[in-house]
This record gives sequence, structure tokens and C-alpha cells, in this order.
Amino acid sequence: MNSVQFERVALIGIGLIGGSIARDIAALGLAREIVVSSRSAETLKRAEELGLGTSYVASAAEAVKDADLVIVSVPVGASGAVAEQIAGYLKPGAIVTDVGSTKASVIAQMLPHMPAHVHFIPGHPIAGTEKSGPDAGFAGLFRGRWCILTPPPGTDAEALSRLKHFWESLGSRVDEMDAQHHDKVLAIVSHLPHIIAYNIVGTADDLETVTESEVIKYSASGFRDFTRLAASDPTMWRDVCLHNKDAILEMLARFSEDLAYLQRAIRWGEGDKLFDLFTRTRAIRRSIVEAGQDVDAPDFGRHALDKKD
Ligand SMILES: NC(=O)c1ccc[n+]([C@@H]2O[C@H](COP(=O)([O-])OP(=O)(O)OC[C@H]3O[C@@H](n4cnc5c(N)ncnc54)[C@H](O)[C@@H]3O)[C@@H](O)[C@H]2O)c1
Ligand SMILES: O=C(O)C(=O)C[C@]1(C(=O)O)C=C[C@@H](O)C=C1
Repeated sequence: MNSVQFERVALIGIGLIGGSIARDIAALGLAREIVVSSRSAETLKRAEELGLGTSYVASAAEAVKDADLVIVSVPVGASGAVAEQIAGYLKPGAIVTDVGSTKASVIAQMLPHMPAHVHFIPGHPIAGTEKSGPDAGFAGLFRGRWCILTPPPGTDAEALSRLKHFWESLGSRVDEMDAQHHDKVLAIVSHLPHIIAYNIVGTADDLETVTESEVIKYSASGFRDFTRLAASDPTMWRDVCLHNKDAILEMLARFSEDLAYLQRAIRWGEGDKLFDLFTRTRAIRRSIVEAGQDVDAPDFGRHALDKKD
């Protein structure tokens, strides 16, 4: 049974993630007021049509006044500008968090603007889809998914526990780690898969004779899964690449080495090497499914990634 946790929540950015949080807060009754703010007038109007908040304001500074919880859900490259806009208007004791896919850069951009009288606790829900905008959000997106918090050293324990409780109310499991570690882990499990998807779909598109007809015709195959990821928001993913540059480049270097190993095994007909690798990776997929981390499980009910198991 949930109850009101915050009198007033300010949502800065109301796309897929902000819009999903808004729907959950309302459905679960976690706040008395939900103030929605968006840079784009069109998005704000749409959020109002969808009834995502209790009030709607164009200015982020206006939105955070008297808010006990501020959630910044904008592309990571915009975090610093938002922090600068809201800094002078934050209520003493407010919790300020974000949902950005990279953490060290968000902290570097936002922390310098945060007044000493607020609790700044960055976060990242590991849940999403390839869609964006307020219409794309839905209640239950975070259920059964991880949310990683990266509290800076010295974070107030009570504020941290309130934010943790908030995400748990949305159905998430919460972990804490430092921002650098987060960025390394996410580089391999989230950022690289997207970069690889953008790349493979781009390569297929460059093979013009193929794309004209056959890629579309035969895309009910492994390629289709890549096209879903490659349809993800260009602004968001441009920012992720630019703001987790070091970790992504490190993982890409490892990936290229391993790809060269695979390429060599294929060239020289080294079937044992191929078989061993494919056996190892199959076991990983099976352990993910067994651990209940399979997004295709009925309770996640979002999209069909891989129905082959
Ligand atoms: N999409 C996902 O799967 C996913 C998952 C977890 C976390 N995230 C992170 O959540 C954040 C929001 O992503 P989303 O998927 O909700 O994006 P979205 O495009 O659906 O929504 C972005 C929101 O930010 C606003 N915005 C865009 N540019 C801005 C700017 N320069 N200044 C101020 N506001 C701006 C937009 O008007 C919109 O309200 C990003 O930091 C992203 O990395 C995304
Ligand atoms: O499922 C998807 O479409 C996603 O891209 C979600 C996903 C991911 O890679 O898992 C993407 C970016 C986030 O920061 C968190 C989650």
C-alpha cells in the first residue's frame, strides 16, 4: 500500500522517462502535486492534454519552487543548463535527482550549481524503449527493473533512503555505486549495443542494392531487433556517446579486438573457436532469463525482443 511521499514533485522534462514517472506517481498517489515543465511548448501542451501533471509551467525555475522532489529527465547534454536555471529557486531540503544514462558527466555538469541546502542524488532507471516524447511513456515502465543511484560522498542518509523508497514504490530494485563504475558497466550493457545497432543498420543502408528491397523484405530476423535499437532517439544517444566517451571508447576497443578474433576464426575455418564462443554466450542469455531479467517475461509486457527461447 503506497501513500503520499512528497507534497510537490517537479518534473523537468516530460518525455518517455519523465512521462512514465508522472503516470506512476499519479497512479500510486505518491505526491499531492505534480508540476510539469518542458522547454518545448508543444511537449508541455501535449503533457497537459494527457493529464500527466497537476500544473504545467514553461520555466524550470518556476516549476521547482516549493518542490520537495525535483526529477530532471532531459538529454544528458542539457543537464548543466537545467541545473543552472533551477539552482536559485530550489527549496531548502529538496531532493534533486535525474535519470540520465551517463552519470559522471551529469554530476560534473550539475553539482557545481547545486546549493548546499539541497540533496543532490543522481540516478538512472535501467528501463526504457526506443520511443520518445510524452506519448511514449507508460505506467509500470520501471517495474521489476533496476534503478542505479550514484550518491556523491557525504550524501544525507535520510534523503537517500527517501529516494530509494520512491523508486522501490515504482517497482524498481535499487542499487548504489559510484558514477565512474556506473558509466563503465552501462557502456558495455547499454551504450555499446546501441552503437552496434546504429552501425549495423547504417551499414545495411549503405549497401543500397540490398536495402532497396531485401533488408525490408527479410527483416523478420535478427536484423529486426537491431532496427528497434537503431530507432532510438538521436539526441539522447548523441549525448550519451559524447558524455560517456572514455568508457565507450574503452569498450569499443575491447569489442573490436574480440571481433577481429572472430573474423580470424571464420577466415581460417576454426570451428572449435566459434563453437566455444557461441556456447559461452548462449549460457549467458540463459542465465539472464533464469535470473528473471528477461524483458520478454509476461510481467514486463513491453516489446518482443527475442521470442526464440
Ligand atoms: N529512453 C530511454 O530508454 C532511457 C532510459 C533511461 C534513462 N534515459 C535518460 O532519460 C533522459 C530523458 O530521456 P527520454 O527518453 O525521456 O527522452 P525524451 O526525448 O522522450 O524526453 C526528453 C525531454 O527533455 C526535454 N528536452 C530536450 N532537450 C532539452 C534541452 N536542451 N533542455 C531542456 N529540456 C530538453 C524534451 O522537451 C522532453 O521533455 C535522458 O537523459 C536519457 O539518457 C532514457
Ligand atoms: O530497451 C530499450 O530500448 C533501451 O534502450 C533501454 C535502455 C537500455 O539500454 O537497456 C537504454 C538506455 C537507458 O539509459 C536505459 C535503458
